Amino acid sequence: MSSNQACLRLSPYQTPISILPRTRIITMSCKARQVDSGSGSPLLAGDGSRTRVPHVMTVAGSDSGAGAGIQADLKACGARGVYCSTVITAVTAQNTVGVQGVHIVPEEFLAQQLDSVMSDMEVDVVKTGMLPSKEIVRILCRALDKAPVRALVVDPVMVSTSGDVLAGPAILTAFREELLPVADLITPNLKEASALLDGIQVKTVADMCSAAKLLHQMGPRHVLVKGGDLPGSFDAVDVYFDGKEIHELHSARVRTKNTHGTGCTLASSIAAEVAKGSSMLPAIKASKQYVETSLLYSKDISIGNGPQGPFDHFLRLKGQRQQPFDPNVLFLYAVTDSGMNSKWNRPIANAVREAIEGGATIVQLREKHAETRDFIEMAKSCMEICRSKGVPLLINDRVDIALACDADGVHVGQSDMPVRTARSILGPEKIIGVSCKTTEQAQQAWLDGADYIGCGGIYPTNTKENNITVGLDGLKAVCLSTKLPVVAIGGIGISNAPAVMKLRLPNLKGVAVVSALFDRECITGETKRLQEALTIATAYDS
Ligand SMILES: Cc1ncc(COP(=O)(O)OP(=O)(O)O)c(N)n1
Ligand SMILES: Cc1nc(C(=O)O)sc1CCOP(=O)(O)O
Ligand SMILES: [Mg+2]
Repeated sequence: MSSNQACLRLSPYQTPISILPRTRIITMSCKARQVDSGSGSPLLAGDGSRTRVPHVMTVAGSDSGAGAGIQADLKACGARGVYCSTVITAVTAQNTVGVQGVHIVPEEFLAQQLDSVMSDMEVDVVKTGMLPSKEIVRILCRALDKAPVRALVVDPVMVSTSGDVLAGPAILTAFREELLPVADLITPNLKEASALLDGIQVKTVADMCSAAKLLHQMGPRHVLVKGGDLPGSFDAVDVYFDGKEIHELHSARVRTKNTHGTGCTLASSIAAEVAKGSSMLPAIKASKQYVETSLLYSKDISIGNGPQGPFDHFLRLKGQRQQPFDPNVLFLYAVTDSGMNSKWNRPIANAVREAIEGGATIVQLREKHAETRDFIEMAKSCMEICRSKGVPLLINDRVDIALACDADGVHVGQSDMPVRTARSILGPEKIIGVSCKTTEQAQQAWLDGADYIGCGGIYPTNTKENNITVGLDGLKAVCLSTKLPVVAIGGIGISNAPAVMKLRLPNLKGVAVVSALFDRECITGETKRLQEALTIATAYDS
C-alpha cells in the first residue's frame, strides 16, 4: 500500500465529500458526515431520518483487569461519545500486579472478526493497540486495503505498563515496513520510540523531537512521542510532529498510581475525536486534557492491590454521594443580593426565609461586598433556616465560606476558583454549579465534575455589570451540548420565565432569579407568583 493509498482509503459507499488529499488533515465536520449516510449501521433519529454515528474500530488485546487494552478503548470511546467496535488480537490474563498470561487469537479468527465488522459497519477510524505477531499486522493491512477508513491511529504497544512484553522484537519489522507507512498517527512512548529507531536514546525533550522527526520519515503523517516516562520532569510533556512543525504539549503531571491504560485511552480518545471530525492537533489536545482530568479525578480511587491501578474514564466512581444531587431542586433558584437587601433594609436571613416560604427550591448567597467574618455568621444562620426546610443552600464564589458554614455547595463562574479545584477541596458530596455561556464551557464543566450549569444572561440585566446576553438561542445551544442539568439566569421574572421553560429542553431544570424576587417589597408573594407561573409553563412536561 502506498502512503497515498493510506489516506485515501475509501469505502465503496463513501461519497466524494469524503475524499481528501493526503496533505490535508481530516477536518470533515460531523454535520457533513451525517449528509454522507453511507451503508453502515445507521440509528433511527426522532424525525425518522437516519443518523450516522462516528465509529472507531479498535484492534487490540483484551485486559481482564479492564484497565487497558480493548476495555480502555471501549470506555474512552464511550466517554468521548463515539461508537467503538472491537477486534481482539489476544486475550491477556492481567490485573494491577502484571500480566499473568497471554493467549493470541488465531490469525484466521482475527481475519474473521475484521471481516465481520468491516463488511457490515462503516468504520471512520481504526485504532491499533497490542498486535502480537507479524502476521496479524499483515492481515490488518490487507483488511484496510480492502475496506478503507478515514484514519489509522497506531499505538505501537510493545511492553505493558507493568513491564511485561506484549509484542516481541520481531514485530518491529512489520511495524516499520507495513503499518507505519500507512498510519495517520503513531503514539509511541519513550521506550517504543527508541525500539522503533533501533535503540537510539530518547531521554530528553530534545531527543523526543529528533525521534519524532526520524519516525515521521518511516511514513506516518503525524507522530506523537509521549513523554510520560521522562525522568525528572514536573509536567507531562508530549512532542507532536505534523511533518512540518514540532509542538511541545505540556499538561500537569498527576501524582497517582492509577495510570494503567493511559496510553490506550489517549490513542482511543484521539481516534474518537478524529472520527467526530476534528483535525489532529485539536484531537490530541482535547485527549490529553481528557486523560489529565480522568487521572486527577481518579487519583485516590483504589482498585486492585498492584502497583498500578486503573482509572475512571467516566468520572463517576469516586466516593459516591450519600444522596445524589437532585437536579429538580434547580426549579426556582433564589439568588440573594446584598445591595437589594440593604436597600429594603432586610437582614439576609429574613430574605432567605421569605423566599423559601414562597416556594424557592434552592438558595444561593451572592454577597459580593460582605466582610468575611460577617459573611460566615450570615451564612450559618441561613444554613439553619435552609436545613430546617430541606432546601439546599449554596455560596456564590467563596469556597472558604461554604466550608466554614458547611453549606451544601458553591456556585462559581469562569473566572472564579476552577470547578476541579473546588471539587478537590469540597469533596464529592457538595454541589458545585458553574456559569457557562458557551458550548465549550459546558463540555468542560462536565469533564471537571460540575453538578449543574448556570447559563445566562438570558435577557439583559442590571444586577450583574457588563454581563453578556446569550439569549434563548445561547441557552438552547448550551443545553443541547451537555448532559448536565442547566438553570437559566439573567433578567428573568414572572413575565418571561414561562417562555424560557417552554423551550422544553429536557435538561433545562429551572430559572435562577435575583431582582424579580429580592428587589421587591414582598419576597414571599413574588416567589409564590413565580412558582405558579413556572408550574403552569412546565405542566405538560410531567
Ligand atoms: C445559578 C447561577 N448562575 C450563574 C451565576 C453567575 O456566576 P458568575 O459568573 O460567577 O458571576 P457572579 O454571580 O459571581 O457575579 C450565578 N451566580 N448563579
Ligand atoms: C448573577 C448573574 N449571573 C448571570 C449570568 O449571566 O451568568 S446574570 C446574573 C444576574 C441575574 O440577576 P437578575 O435576575 O436580577 O437579572
Ligand atoms: Mg462568581
